[in-house]
Amino acid sequence: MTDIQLQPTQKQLQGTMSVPGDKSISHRSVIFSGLAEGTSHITNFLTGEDCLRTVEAFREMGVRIDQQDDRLTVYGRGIQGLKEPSSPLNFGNSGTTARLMSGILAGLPLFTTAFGDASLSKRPMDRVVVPLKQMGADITGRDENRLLPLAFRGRKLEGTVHELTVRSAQVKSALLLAGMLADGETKVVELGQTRNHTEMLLPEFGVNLNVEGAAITIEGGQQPQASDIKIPGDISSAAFFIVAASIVPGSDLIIKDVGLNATRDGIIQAMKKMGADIETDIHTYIGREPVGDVRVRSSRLKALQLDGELIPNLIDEIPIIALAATQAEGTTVIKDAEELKFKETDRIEAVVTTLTKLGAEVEATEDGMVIHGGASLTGGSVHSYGDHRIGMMGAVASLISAEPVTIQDKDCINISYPSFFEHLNEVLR
Ligand SMILES: O=C(O)C1=C[C@@H](OP(=O)(O)O)[C@@H](O)[C@H](O)C1
Ligand SMILES: C=C(OP(=O)(O)O)C(=O)O
Repeated sequence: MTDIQLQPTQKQLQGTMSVPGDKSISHRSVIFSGLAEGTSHITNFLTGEDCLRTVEAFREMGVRIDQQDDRLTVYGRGIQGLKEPSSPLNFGNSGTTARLMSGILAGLPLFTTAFGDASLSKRPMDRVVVPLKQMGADITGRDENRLLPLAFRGRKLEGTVHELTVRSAQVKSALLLAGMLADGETKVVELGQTRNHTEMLLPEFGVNLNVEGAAITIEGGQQPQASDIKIPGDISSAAFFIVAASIVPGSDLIIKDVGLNATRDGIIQAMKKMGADIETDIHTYIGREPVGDVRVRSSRLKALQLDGELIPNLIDEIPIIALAATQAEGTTVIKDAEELKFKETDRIEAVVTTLTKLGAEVEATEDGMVIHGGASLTGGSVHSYGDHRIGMMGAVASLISAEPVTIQDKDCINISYPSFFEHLNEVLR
């Protein structure tokens, strides 16, 4: 486990940068092209550890995938061409791989076992196992089928109507993929809007689905066809730089080609409500995904209340928004965010402990936190908790801390943003 000590700096964030490809879309691009017939080319693929777990899973199922830097060529042989893996699939730290692959493994005529690292092994899998069983899936796992490792005796599933009880794009996507492999029609009714990349990208592979309000319907027995995909920059990675440029006085930063899908732009909405100086300009669509540049200039921030429908739209950005809130005028309240407890670590506890250690005043609540603004961060030594987003939050905090900030176990940042420190150094001037 490697630590990093970040010295206080007088520098500002200046110039133009790009962030790596979107993690959610990268996972989906490999999954859909791995199931497809024909050869797909993927560019600007996120080569973070999580997405490489999805690549490995398909290689284990016999799909040839060539990688050159951030370009992948996936030689799909169709759903029927997938072979049974001879050893257990390792999903590492990746919740998205575990949930989306579960939907597929349940519905293929293969026997598969899958496991994850210590963090993933604690995260709930019953949210996909229970509804998949309603479609006829044969899945067993630890703690009454709630936890990894899981074993899938894949079989033909029956289309069903699912009324979701969690706001989760991973659960929605797992059930839509299972529905694509099943007999008949599958309908997923969301509890609230979550990221819609599955719905946006599947049609690019020739798969039809019908979206009507909160209900998404997919007809079973569809075979995806190869497609060439370019991945937009990840707004969840850009978030660290959006907040950094907002809170480091004198900053003026442009982040190019960021995915600005309306189900993912909550960070921009929230920061603007806090008084951040942010301009966005959608200049292209990659497939159906809007892409644009984001310009951020430092500004005085004010507190806000974050809750309800906006939460799923910025769920992964809450740690870095909490850091911004320590610098705002007034008290920020975050509610309806109990899902944070089921991420790579309990992110309510991790954010509160980390920001408190760095000198801020933050309290945990049942479903979120209360952050008192106007804090002068002191610096100190904090743990990443093996959670990439907590590690990057600590690194951004160092930019406004009086003393050095040490981040213990910084390597987890490679999960979603392997070039994070390099990019940070490049824009600090
Ligand atoms: O579908 C996806 O790609 C993701 C959905 C979210 O998880 P949940 O579906 O558990 O909310 C998010 O936190 C995760 O980083 C990626
Ligand atoms: C929660 C996250 O990812 P996953 O669920 O795929 O592990 C994340 O990237 O913040």
